Amino acid sequence: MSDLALRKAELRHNALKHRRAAHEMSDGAAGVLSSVLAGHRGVPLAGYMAIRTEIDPRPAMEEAAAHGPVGVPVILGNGQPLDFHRWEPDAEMQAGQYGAEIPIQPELMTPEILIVPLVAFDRAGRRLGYGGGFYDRTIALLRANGAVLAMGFAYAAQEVDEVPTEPTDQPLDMIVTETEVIEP
Ligand SMILES: Nc1nc2c(c(=O)[nH]1)N(C=O)[C@@H](CNc1ccc(C(=O)N[C@@H](CCC(=O)O)C(=O)O)cc1)CN2
Ligand SMILES: Nc1ncnc2c1ncn2[C@@H]1O[C@H](COP(=O)(O)OP(=O)(O)OP(=O)(O)O)[C@@H](O)[C@H]1O
Repeated sequence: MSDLALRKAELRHNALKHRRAAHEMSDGAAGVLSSVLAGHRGVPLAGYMAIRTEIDPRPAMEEAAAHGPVGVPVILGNGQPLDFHRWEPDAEMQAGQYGAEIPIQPELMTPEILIVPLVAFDRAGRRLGYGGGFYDRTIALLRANGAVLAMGFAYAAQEVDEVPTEPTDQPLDMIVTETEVIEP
C-alpha cells in the first residue's frame, strides 16, 4: 500500500470510531440539512440510504421529495461512477451492494445537488469515504457535465485537521453537520 493509502486507511479507522460514538448519542440530526435544502426547493437532489453509523439524511430527503426529484446512489461496478435512481418516501426498496438500499424500479435521474456521505472531512472541503473512489468519480463526472453542488453530510465529530489528498480527490462545495454549515 502506498504511504498515502496507508494514511487514508488510518484516518478512516479513527474517524469511523468518532462517527460511531456520535451516532450512538444522536436521535436524528438532519435539521440543519433540512434548512439548507429549503433554500433549493425543486432542484434535483441525490441523497443516500444510510448504512452502518452514517448520519441519516432521510427526513430532509422526504421534505425535498415533496417539491422535486430525489435520487439515491446505485453502484454499477468497481472503478465506475455511481448512477442515481429516483426515490420516493414510499418507494419499494431492495438491498444493493454493500448494504445500502436501492429502489426496485430503476428510473435514472441526474442530481444538481449531491448529498455526499462521509467518513471524515476537513474545513477546506477535503473528504474521505469508504475508499472505493465512487463519489470521487461521480462528482468529477457530474462537474464535467454541468453545475453540481457537492454537499457533504456528517457528524461534527468526523472533522479532522487535514484529510490527505491525491489528484483524483474531488473537494466538497459545502459541509453540513448536525450543528453547522461549513462553506470552504
Ligand atoms: N449510504 C451509502 N450509500 C452508498 C455509499 C456510501 O458511502 N454510503 N457509497 C459510496 O461509495 C456507495 C457504496 N459504496 C461502498 C463502498 C465500500 C464500502 C465498504 O464497506 N468498504 C469496506 C472497506 C473497503 C476497503 O477500504 O478496502 C469497509 O468499510 O469495510 C461501503 C460502501 C453507494 N452507496
Ligand atoms: N476519477 C478517478 N479515476 C481513477 N481513479 C480514481 C478516481 N477517483 C478515485 N480514484 C482512485 O480510487 C481509489 C479510492 O479513492 P479514495 O481513497 O479517495 O476513496 P474515497 O474518497 O474514500 O471513496 P469514495 O469516493 O467512494 O467515497 C484511489 O486509489 C484513487 O486513486
